Amino acid sequence: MSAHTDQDPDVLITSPDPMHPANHISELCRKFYDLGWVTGTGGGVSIRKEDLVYLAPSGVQKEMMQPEDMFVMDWKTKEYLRRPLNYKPSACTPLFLAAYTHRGAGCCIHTHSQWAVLVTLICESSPDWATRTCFSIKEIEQIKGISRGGSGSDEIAEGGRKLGNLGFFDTLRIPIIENTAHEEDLTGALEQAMLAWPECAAVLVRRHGVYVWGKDVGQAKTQAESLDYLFQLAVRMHGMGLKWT
Ligand SMILES: CSC[C@@H](O)[C@@H](O)C(=O)COP(=O)(O)O
Ligand SMILES: [Zn+2]
Repeated sequence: MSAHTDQDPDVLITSPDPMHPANHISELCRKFYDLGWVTGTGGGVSIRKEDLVYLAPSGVQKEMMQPEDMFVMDWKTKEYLRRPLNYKPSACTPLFLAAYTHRGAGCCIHTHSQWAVLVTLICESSPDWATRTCFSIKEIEQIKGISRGGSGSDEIAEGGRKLGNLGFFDTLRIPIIENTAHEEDLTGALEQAMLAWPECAAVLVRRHGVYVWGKDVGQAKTQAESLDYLFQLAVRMHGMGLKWT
């Protein structure tokens, strides 16, 4: 039995600490809304802290979310320790759990950024299967913001390089899976992509968005920012007739 089951469930989401996951998810969603990442109820964020997984409700205005709207799951038993009445947990839940299971992640971010969607559309038009199913880019400084596998060490080596991260001359590869009618039906393809591409820090979903994870919130957020930068750059390069690989 979980150590948390005898508690008042509201204890799990009540804290004055802005870094408490229930407060942090609400704050991140407001930031991501301003970036166009979680617009019109799409996209979302989940945090796993020790044996607790924090999840937002489904179909709500993500920028209006409050800590008391949060679902809390026991990571080991997968039981909900807190379920707000009148809400269902995010449809992204099994995809967030895949990042925790297969990458040991502590946070997973799903964006509906138009740059992510556009990159998948440009790749879709390629006659070459490898290019159609994987976004790859190299020799752009921002690639160094991405760790191998997404939740790698960000220990700093001499010279300021993050040890677990890609270097300027490495190729960043993000697999692209096809969209499905329902978010949860993406789970199998997302898991397969994570296993087939052990170095990938994210998975793009064609005509939909991207899932990005990190060992903690800071790493997931900075990687989502670096990737969005690279997607935007690639789209702009394409528009100018420049090749991004
Ligand atoms: C604009 S609706 C988008 C949803 O179907 C889904 O893609 C999504 O990202 C958010 O799902 P949700 O269940 O609201 O967390
Ligand atoms: Zn989505």
